[in-house]
Amino acid sequence: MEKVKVKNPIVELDGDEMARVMWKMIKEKLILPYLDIQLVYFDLGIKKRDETDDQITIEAAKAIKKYGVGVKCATITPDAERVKEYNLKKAWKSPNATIRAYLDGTVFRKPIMVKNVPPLVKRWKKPIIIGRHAYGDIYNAVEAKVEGPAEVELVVRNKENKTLLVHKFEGNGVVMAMHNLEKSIRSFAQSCINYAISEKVDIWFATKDTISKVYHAYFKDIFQEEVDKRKEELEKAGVNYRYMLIDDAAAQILRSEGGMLWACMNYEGDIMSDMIASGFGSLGLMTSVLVSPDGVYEFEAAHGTVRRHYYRYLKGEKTSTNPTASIFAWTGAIRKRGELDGTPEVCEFADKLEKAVINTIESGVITKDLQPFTEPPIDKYVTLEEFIDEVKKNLEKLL
Ligand SMILES: NC(=O)C1=CN([C@@H]2O[C@H](COP(=O)(O)OP(=O)(O)OC[C@H]3O[C@@H](n4cnc5c(N)ncnc54)[C@H](OP(=O)(O)O)[C@@H]3O)[C@@H](O)[C@H]2O)C=CC1
Ligand SMILES: O=C(O)CCC(=O)C(=O)O
Ligand SMILES: [Mn+2]
Repeated sequence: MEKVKVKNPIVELDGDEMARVMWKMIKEKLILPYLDIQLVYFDLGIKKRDETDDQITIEAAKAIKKYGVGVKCATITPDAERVKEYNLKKAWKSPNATIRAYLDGTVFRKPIMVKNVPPLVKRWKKPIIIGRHAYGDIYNAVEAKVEGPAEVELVVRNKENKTLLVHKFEGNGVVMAMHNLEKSIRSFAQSCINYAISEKVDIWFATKDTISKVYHAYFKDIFQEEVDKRKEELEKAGVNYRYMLIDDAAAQILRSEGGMLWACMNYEGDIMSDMIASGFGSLGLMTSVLVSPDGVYEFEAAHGTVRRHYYRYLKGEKTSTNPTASIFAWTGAIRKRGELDGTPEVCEFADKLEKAVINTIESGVITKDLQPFTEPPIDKYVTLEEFIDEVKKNLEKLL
């Protein structure tokens, strides 16, 4: 079979643990045998980041900006425990935070729905898409332990020269300062509006502006201004905009039928995307794409490195990890590359690979995470490798 030629390169960011094991299998079995593609490869595995003092992450972000399309495997963000485990020089920053801060933009996360895994929340009929602001907040915060007694102030040096008292500490404590940018929040709102108009879904946006009367209210006001600017277009597309408090939104979403874009600030989006993914069946069924304001795209799975499975894999166990979201990261990147290059045959390959995955699950060949939720019930599940081999068989039927 002749390979499909991909005109321009895709930037590939390798990762860690079980996600890395899946990544290699996907690439070797489902991508490289069928595509003639140049991959600009960066190893973002924790050892390489440590070796390069994390410079490789910056280089990878620059390459995504240069080539326009990237695909990323999940990576470890080290904490104190990981520093010991991998004997690291330090607890490096999250590579996701670094890349997202560099590219800016919005992360859209959409669950993959399959017929034989109905959502755990019975009322959910349509996908709930998370639009997660990708810049700032706790991901680019400055924080410190405070040895008391101490006085902590926030100083703003500009025309006004403001000094705000954070707290007078009598004993020990902790402090954090976060920031965000008007430009980035505006482009987040604009990306969400563009997405909602193109997909004809309502927009829900929620913060806690009753408590955070400046920070959260800033997001609320800017979002509203951007919505007001596009009022006619939104009306024409039949897209409604709803603003709510975040706790209200969390409760309402469970009682809804789905089918909306839920725009979230960075931290809320991180949490809610995993909850929504699980509610639709599994973290292994949640896609994720970063859309930057300059038209640059980074595709990934929403889940992490699946650490618990990796330790079992290291002991020689054949795990039943779900590679669907990682496969869809590849297909998302391949389809986008085809769209940007004007090569429909490349997009067609991506469509067929996605179809092969859905056909595999709907034919009853599933990984363990889906098994408790299948309807009609399926009592058997396969290993990661068996699942990928079945996808390959189904893909070959479609090619
Ligand atoms: N985008 C990224 O790069 C991200 C990286 N991380 C990093 O990942 C590492 C591990 O984080 P962790 O908290 O374990 O989060 P994970 O999302 O990796 O996994 C949490 C649990 O969810 C289930 N799960 C997740 N993905 C799958 C899948 N594809 N198939 C089957 N089950 C799945 C597993 O549950 P069970 O064990 O019950 O089977 C798993 O143990 C951390 O070091 C963290 O820094 C975390 C999030 C995102
Ligand atoms: O970068 C990280 O450490 C976590 C990222 C994450 O959880 C996510 O992208 O949802
Ligand atoms: Mn997360």
